[in-house]
Amino acid sequence: MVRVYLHEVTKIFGKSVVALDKVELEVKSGEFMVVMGPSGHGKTTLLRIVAGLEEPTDGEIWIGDILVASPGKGIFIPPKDRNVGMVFQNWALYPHMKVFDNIAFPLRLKRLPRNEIEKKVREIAEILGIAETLDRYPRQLSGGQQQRVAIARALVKEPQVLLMDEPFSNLDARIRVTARAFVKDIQRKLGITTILVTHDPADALTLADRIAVLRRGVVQQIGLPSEVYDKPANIFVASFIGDINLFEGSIIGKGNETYFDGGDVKMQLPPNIGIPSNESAILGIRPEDIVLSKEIISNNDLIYVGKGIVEISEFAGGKFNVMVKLQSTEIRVVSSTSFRLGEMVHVYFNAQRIKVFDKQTEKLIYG
Ligand SMILES: Nc1ncnc2c1ncn2[C@@H]1O[C@H](COP(=O)(O)OP(=O)(O)OP(=O)(O)O)[C@@H](O)[C@H]1O
Repeated sequence: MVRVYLHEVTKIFGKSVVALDKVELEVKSGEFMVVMGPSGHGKTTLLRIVAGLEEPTDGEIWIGDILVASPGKGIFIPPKDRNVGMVFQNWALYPHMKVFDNIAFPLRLKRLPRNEIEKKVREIAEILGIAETLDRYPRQLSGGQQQRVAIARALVKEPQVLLMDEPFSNLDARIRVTARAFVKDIQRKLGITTILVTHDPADALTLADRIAVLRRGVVQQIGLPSEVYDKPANIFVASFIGDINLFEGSIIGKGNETYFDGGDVKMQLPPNIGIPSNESAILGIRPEDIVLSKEIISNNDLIYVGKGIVEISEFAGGKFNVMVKLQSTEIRVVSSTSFRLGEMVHVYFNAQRIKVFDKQTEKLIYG
């Protein structure tokens, strides 16, 4: 297996559309990297540049020890010589070809002998659990099976790198869970260096060894799923990877007497939080890090925020999505117990889990 390394890669379309801006990304050998970001923020461009379907405007792309693209050095290795497999968003299966021929296509391009093609196609179809569909046309397959055919076609030429562009977006929610588990399992079995791009945090959190978050072509953070979720670099990352309540306010006092004053949401912060007084700040807390209780709780790990009224309490399979109103501020809570509408509850934030962001830069300064 190989590592993939993008060094200060910039891609500008036309005169001014900056799709990627000095992207620095190292995908280790055998690693499953998920690149996430909103629509139009450069994810597909990044994959196409690694595949060689697009030339960077600046920077270098390495696959293993080979420099495959460097405008500065006049190097550009075309896709067919990069040994990369790609699964496109729409799977791009040929409708008039049977599954066997779809999978065999890249091998025929390489002019492999017929018996070798037959062997490789059957082998990969077996691994992907689609051996019984080889004689059918794509339209005769379920969405999940079509996706497997697309993956089989990408893998059959035994690429060193697998690139996947939103591979689950055509699948409905229930199949998506199985499909994710399947992709993770195959990737682990084959140990193939993989880059998957998605706008769906669930894909990223469940699949990735590491996640890279892109915003307007700029890498915001690269880290383990737990790091990106628990220690997001900034407000953009924090709210893109999961739900988070955000409150604007300022820091008051210091040392053991440090407070956050956000109007309705006022609270004492953990001691020596290290943020200067008078600083404008945004306090963030994820819904699952809030505790609601009908009675007062005495627990050093919980920060008391105030009394609120339950406005919504919805069952969401083993948990409840609750909306509490604290004066005029609404707070989203994920709770293990349900509450009656209109009920008064005490609201606590888990002290270990609060995050404070600088208001100007939106960067994480505590948490
Ligand atoms: N061939 C092109 N010509 C001009 N602009 C392009 C081209 N391809 C992409 N762009 C622009 O580059 C930016 C990044 O696009 P890209 O397709 O990489 O985003 P994305 O994050 O993959 O979005 P999506 O999730 O919608 O596919 C966008 O502003 C897009 O309009």
